[in-house]
Amino acid sequence: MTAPAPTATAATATATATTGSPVTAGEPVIRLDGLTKRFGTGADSLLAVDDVSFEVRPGEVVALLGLSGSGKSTLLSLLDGLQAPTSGDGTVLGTALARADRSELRALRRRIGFVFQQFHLVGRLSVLENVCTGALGSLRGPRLGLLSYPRAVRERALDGLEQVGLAAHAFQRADTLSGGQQQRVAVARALMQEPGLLLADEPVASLDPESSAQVMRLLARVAQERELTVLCSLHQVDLALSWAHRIIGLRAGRVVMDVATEGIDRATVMRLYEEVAAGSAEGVAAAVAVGSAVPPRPAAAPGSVPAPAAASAAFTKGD
Ligand SMILES: Nc1ncnc2c1ncn2[C@@H]1O[C@H](COP(=O)(O)OP(=O)(O)OP(=O)(O)O)[C@@H](O)[C@H]1O
Repeated sequence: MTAPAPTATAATATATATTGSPVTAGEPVIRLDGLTKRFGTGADSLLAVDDVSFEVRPGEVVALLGLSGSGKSTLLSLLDGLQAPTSGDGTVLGTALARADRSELRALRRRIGFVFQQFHLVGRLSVLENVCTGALGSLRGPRLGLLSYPRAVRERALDGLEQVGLAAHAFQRADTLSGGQQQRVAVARALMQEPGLLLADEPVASLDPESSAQVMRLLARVAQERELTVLCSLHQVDLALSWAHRIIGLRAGRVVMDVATEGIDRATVMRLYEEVAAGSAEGVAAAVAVGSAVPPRPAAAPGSVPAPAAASAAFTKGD
């Protein structure tokens, strides 16, 4: 199932940021303008994210592709306010990354759900309590034990587990679940934040193909149901083609591909991974450039599911 195009409702929704500017109707959720991150200084420094500019609109589901070391994780951590850009700027959910102070960045992180490759569940805690921890940002003081969470939070966490198909495992220790199940719990935990943006850093890298398809199908479904904007780094081109609206390809920290998935073929995307002779970034971009502009997607009619042929194959298996 390919995630349907962002809906008119999502595109016109108005959310108010707890800090920073309000996110107004139709505003991009992410707007990057020459965002750059350099590690180190002098001759040994490394340009991990190099002059990246793009926008992501409400409800868009975007896959971030690129070779290992191309800067995907660094870009995601910049968007989450975990690292400061070296130069350039970006606005995420109305917060300007380069100008925000620490409390504004903390507030931004509370509004961004983040799903990691390694799940980061607390293995000895129950599945339900792990999901409840997703609400910690909105609660005062530490919590110890499931019953220390307000009833409303516990109920919402159980609903979340229902959504990811794991309510029957609510009281099991988290470390007794399979990897795929643990990642679905991690998604439920991220959704407890009621995020305005979901970032995922290679969420299926350590899963088998079937579990990977389940997790990606889940992300596509919650994105659709909640009209949630998703930016997810991946190494699996087929999964990206199957569920994302759009692919952004990085090479040596630069955006060298920005295409809508509809109508694009696998071979074109695979050019992102071809050997490119060492040379200028422009040379790299030229080698993989494919219609760099992403055409505006038409708003999907409610309930409509545009489904490129590639979409169904990866998601035919049941839970
Ligand atoms: N904290 C850091 N200090 C120095 N260099 C770093 C740091 N974090 C990342 N890098 C470097 O920045 C470059 C981009 O790394 P990054 O992890 O963002 O790539 P990636 O595309 O996510 O790779 P992968 O697909 O393997 O996860 C790499 O050369 C990496 O070694």
